[in-house]
Amino acid sequence: MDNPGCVPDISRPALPLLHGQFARSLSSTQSIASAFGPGTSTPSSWKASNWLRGTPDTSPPSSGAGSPELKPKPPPEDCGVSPVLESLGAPEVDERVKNICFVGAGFVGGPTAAVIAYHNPEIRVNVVDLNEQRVAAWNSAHLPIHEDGLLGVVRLARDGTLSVSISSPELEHPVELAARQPNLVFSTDVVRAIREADIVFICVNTPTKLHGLGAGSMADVSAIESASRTVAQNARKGTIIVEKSTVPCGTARMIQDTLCYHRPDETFEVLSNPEFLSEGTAVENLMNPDRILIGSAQTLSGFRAAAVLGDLYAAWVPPERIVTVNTFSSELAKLVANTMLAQRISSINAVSAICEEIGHGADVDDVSLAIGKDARLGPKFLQAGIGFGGSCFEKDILNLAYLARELHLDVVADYWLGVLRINEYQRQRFARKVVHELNGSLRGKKIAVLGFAFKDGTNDTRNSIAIHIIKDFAEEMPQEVAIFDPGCSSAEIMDEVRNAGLGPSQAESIKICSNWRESVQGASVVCVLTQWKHFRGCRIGGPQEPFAADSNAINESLVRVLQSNTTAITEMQIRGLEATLRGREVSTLPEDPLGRLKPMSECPKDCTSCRSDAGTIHDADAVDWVEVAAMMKEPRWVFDGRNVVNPIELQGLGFRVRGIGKGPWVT
Ligand SMILES: NC(=O)C1=CN([C@@H]2O[C@H](COP(=O)(O)OP(=O)(O)OC[C@H]3O[C@@H](n4cnc5c(N)ncnc54)[C@H](O)[C@@H]3O)[C@@H](O)[C@H]2O)C=CC1
Ligand SMILES: O=C(O)[C@H]1O[C@H](OP(=O)(O)OP(=O)(O)OC[C@H]2O[C@@H](n3ccc(=O)[nH]c3=O)[C@H](O)[C@@H]2O)[C@H](O)[C@@H](O)[C@@H]1O
Repeated sequence: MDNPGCVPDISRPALPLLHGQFARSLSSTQSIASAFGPGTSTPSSWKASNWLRGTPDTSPPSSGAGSPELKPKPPPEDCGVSPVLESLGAPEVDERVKNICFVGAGFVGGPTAAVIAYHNPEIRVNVVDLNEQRVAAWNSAHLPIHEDGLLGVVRLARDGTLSVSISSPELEHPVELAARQPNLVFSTDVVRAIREADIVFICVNTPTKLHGLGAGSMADVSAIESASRTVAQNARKGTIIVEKSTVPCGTARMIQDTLCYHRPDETFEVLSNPEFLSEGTAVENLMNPDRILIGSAQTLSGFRAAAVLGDLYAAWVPPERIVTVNTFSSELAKLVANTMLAQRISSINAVSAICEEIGHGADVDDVSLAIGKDARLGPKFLQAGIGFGGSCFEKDILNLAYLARELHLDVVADYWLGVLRINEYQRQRFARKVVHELNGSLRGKKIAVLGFAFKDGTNDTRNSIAIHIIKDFAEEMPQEVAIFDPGCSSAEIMDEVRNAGLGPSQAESIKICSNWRESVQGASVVCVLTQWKHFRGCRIGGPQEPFAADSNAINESLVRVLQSNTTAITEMQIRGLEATLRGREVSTLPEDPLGRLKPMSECPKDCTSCRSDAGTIHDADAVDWVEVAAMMKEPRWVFDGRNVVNPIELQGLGFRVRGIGKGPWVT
C-alpha cells in the first residue's frame, strides 16, 4: 500500500531479510552521534517525534516527571544508554508524558503499571482490560494477583495517601509529608484510555497456538493483533506504542503495519520493552530491575521515543541499567533470556539424574554449590527439582525453536527443544520413581501433595508441573490424591484439575484440602511439589532469615531532604525511610509504618474473596513434620521434588526420604 506517512523502519525487516538487511543496519549500541558519522553532532533541525508536536528540542535529558531533583546522576561513562538519551534532549516541560495506558491487566500489566504509577506520581496511569472481573478485583482489596508488597503499591497509587507528620531523633522538628493524589486507574474503558494516552503499553497474553498452522509451537498473537487494531483506530496522533508482551520476532513490525493501514498519513513509533519480572518476586524485580530493555527503530524519531520511554523508568532505575538496542534484537533477547534460564534448569536436572544413578553419595545440591562459585556460572537458577513450569518458559522456547525452524536452522531448533525434552523427562522420572518405591502400585493408598503453584510466592497455577505428576498418580488408581497449596485457592486448583483431561474415576480420587493436616492425615506418601518455605518445617530446617533493614539510622542526605523540601522526596526515598522505621518499631504495622495508606472501604458481608482469603494459611501454619510423622501410615514416605526438607532430620523422625539428585533411590 502506498503509505507516505509511514516512517521507513530499518529495524523491522521481513524474516527473509534478517541476515542481509540487519548486517547493514546500525549496530545495536551505536549512539545517535556516531550514526551521523565521525565528528558530526546531532543535527538541530531534525524532525521531532510526533508525540512532541512542537519544535525540535535538544535540551538536556529530563530528570523524569516523578523525580525532579533527586535522581541519581550523572550516568557513568560506560552507560549503555546515556549517549543516546543525552544527545536527544528532553521534551519541554508542558509536553512531558502526562498520561499512559496499559492494555492488559494481567500478571505483567497490573504490577508493571502499578510500579510505574508509584514512581511517577504526576503521570496518570490507566490500566484497561476486557475482563470485567479482573478489573473489579484490581479495584478491590482482593487483587487478582498475589505478590508480596503489591497491595501496598497499588493502594498508594490507586487510592492516594494521607498527609503524615514524620518525627525522628535525627530530625530537628517533625516534618509534614503531603498527601499524594491517586494516579492509577483500572477500568474496562479500553478505547477512552487509548485515546487519552501519550504512551500505550500492550501487555496482552501471547500463548502458544493450539490450532492450525504452527499449533503447539508458534505463538498466538491474536490478542496482540486485536489490541493493536484498537490502538491504531483510537490512539492520538504521535502516541508511542510499546510492546510489553513477549512476542515473536517481527511483531513490532506487524503492529507498525496495522498502524500504517489504519492511519496511513501519520507516523507512530513502536518500541519493544520486554518484561523480565518473575512471579512471586514481581514487585521486588520491578523495583530493582537488572535492566530495562528498550528496542527502537534506529532512526531519530525511534531514538527519541526510546528516550521518552526511558525517562519514565529513570524515575527510579539507575540510567546504566536502561539499555537500548534495535527492535528486533530486543524481541529476540527476551526469548533468548527465558530459553537460557530454562536451559540452566534442564542442565542441572540432567545432572540430578546422574547423581541418582551413580550412588556413592553424589548430591546435585553439592554440585550446584560447587559450580555456582565459579563467577562465570554464578549460583542462580541451579536448583534441581521436578522441572520448570509456568506460563512462559515452555512457550518462549517453542517460539524460539519455531523461529529457528522457519529459518531452516533445524539443528538449532532441536538444540533448544532438548531443554523441553529434559524437563518432561524429569517430571516423568519423579512420578515413576514414586510409584516404583511404593511397590509399583498406588491402589488403596492416599498420596498427599504439598504444593500446586508452579513456584512459591505466587497463586499462578498455569502450566504447573504438579498437574502432570498428579495426573500420572491418578492413572495408578490411588485411593486419594490430597492436594494442599498455601497460596492457591481451591477454585484455582480445581480449574486446572478439570482441564487436565482426567477420566471421571480418576478425577474423583482428587481432593483439594484447605490445610496441610487434612492432606497428610492417613497418607502413605507425601510429595513436595512446590518450594514453599512452609514445607521446610516449623521445628526444623534452616535459620530464620534476618530482617533486611539496611541501616537503623535515617541517613544524612534523607534528613536534609526531609528538612528542606518534602515535595522533592521520591517514593524510593520514602521506602528507605519506611524500612528504617520498620527495623526500629517492630510494633508498627510492617506494610505501612508511616501510616500513609488510606483505610480501605469494607467488603460486602458475603464477599467470597474474604472467605477464600481466610482459608489461606500464612507463615504460622508451616508444616510440623513431627506431627506429620504421627499422622502418616508407615513407612512414611516423603518424596521431596524441590529439595526443601532436611532429609537427615526427617529420617531422624522416622521418615523415608527421597530428594532430587541425592544418591540412589532404591535402597
Ligand atoms: N506472567 C509473567 O510472569 C510474565 C509474562 N510475560 C509476558 O507478558 C505477556 C502477558 O502475560 P500475563 O500478564 O501473564 O498474561 P495474562 O493472561 O495474565 O494477562 C493478559 C491480559 O490481557 C487481557 N487482554 C487480552 N486481549 C485484550 C485486549 N484486546 N484488550 C484489553 N485487554 C486484553 C486479558 O483479558 C488478560 O487479562 C505475555 O506475552 C507473557 O509472555 C513477560 C514476563 C513475565
Ligand atoms: O517471561 C516470563 O514469564 C518470566 O519467566 C521467568 O519467571 P517465572 O516463570 O515467573 O519464574 P522463575 O523463577 O523463572 O521459575 C520458573 C520455573 O522454574 C523453576 N526453577 C527455577 C529456578 C531454579 O533454579 N530451578 C527451578 O526448577 C521454578 O520452580 C518454576 O517452576 C523468568 O525468570 C523471568 O525473568 C521472566 O520474565
